[in-house]
Amino acid sequence: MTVYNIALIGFGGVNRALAELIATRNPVWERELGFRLNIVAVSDLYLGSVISPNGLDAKTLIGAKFTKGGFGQLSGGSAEADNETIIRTAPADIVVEATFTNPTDGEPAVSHCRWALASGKHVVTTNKGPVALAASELKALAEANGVRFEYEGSVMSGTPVIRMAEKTLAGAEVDGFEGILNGTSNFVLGRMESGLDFDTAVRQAQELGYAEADPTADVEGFDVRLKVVILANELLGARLKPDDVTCKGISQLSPSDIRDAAKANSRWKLIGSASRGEDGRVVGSVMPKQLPLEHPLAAVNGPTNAVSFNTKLLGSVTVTGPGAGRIETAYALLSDIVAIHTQSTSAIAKEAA
Ligand SMILES: NC(=O)C1=CN([C@@H]2O[C@H](COP(=O)(O)OP(=O)(O)OC[C@H]3O[C@@H](n4cnc5c(N)ncnc54)[C@H](O)[C@@H]3O)[C@@H](O)[C@H]2O)C=CC1
Ligand SMILES: N[C@@H](CC=O)C(=O)O
Repeated sequence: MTVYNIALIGFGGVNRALAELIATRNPVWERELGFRLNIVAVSDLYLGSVISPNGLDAKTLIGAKFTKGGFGQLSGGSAEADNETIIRTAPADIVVEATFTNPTDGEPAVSHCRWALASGKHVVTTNKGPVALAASELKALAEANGVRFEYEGSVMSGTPVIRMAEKTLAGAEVDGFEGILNGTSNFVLGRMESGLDFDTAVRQAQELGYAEADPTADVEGFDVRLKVVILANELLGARLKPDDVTCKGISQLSPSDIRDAAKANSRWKLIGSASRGEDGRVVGSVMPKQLPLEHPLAAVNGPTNAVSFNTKLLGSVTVTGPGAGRIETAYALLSDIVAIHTQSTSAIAKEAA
């Protein structure tokens, strides 16, 4: 049975949820997946950092009410988050990057990923910054160091989208997509339809763990823009940067816009899309659209997301599922680790044959 030592960078909603899963699910994973996870280091800007080569007790990590610098009280702990030292020196096989998404330059998460890959550690991340802004560099670095850079949770949290489209739609000739790619804004629009005001709805999305550290990214469309870049580059072979994608969010929609849409048997949805034109160029956009109720995306409610891939051979293929949420996103990290495990066990089997 394989044990993967992991280092958690960022200990907010998502990585804490991963620690919760580790505390309760390791026996199931041992039985069903053939591995268990052992947390050997954690670093968080607010809490500080801790390294324990034999492993930290996940239950203690999630149970304790740490205050600022609180990891300093643990054996092997410090009140400072020295990410570079932790990432480079902790005896981890996998670095789990779940700090905040910086939509401008992806930092400091891009550096976290670079340090990990350069020191021969796999990276799994839910952070959209490094994927949208530095995926090709980080993939090359991973390959050069014989490790993997995996990021399923960067689009639609735990709902399998990137790997699903890459692997199971291979050959179907995807030439575009459109979807609801942000849980917070979809939740907010739904709450406004029920009569709640915008600010209260955003606060609720924050409390439920859907929103970004700065929810402006959710409501102004910047988060969806990163996801459009990720999907377009990954699935359409584009080389888009966020500035190439036109972007308008939902903050300008008033309660009366929402009411008028309902009277017209329609709903506002924030739609991210990209498509390849006749000239081969891929064009992406993010904008609120008023969809008739019979449109497949109009029925997608709350933090649920959905994306329809346009394919030449199958027509439209739609995937729907959670778009945000702590446990849902932690599951995406697990699915990345499963992908790493599957590849490494099949490489070992090939060598042995
Ligand atoms: N919550 C969700 O539903 C989803 C989140 N994501 C992404 O996953 C990542 C984590 O999300 P959450 O856990 O919800 O965010 P969060 O805001 O709850 O947690 C982020 C943690 O990172 C820490 N942090 C910030 N800067 C740091 C630094 N330089 N070094 C060390 N720690 C640092 C913060 O102190 C905080 O504890 C974000 O990039 C987010 O965009 C992706 C999909 C869904
Ligand atoms: N804030 C994001 C989280 C997932 O990427 C969202 O609401 O979709």
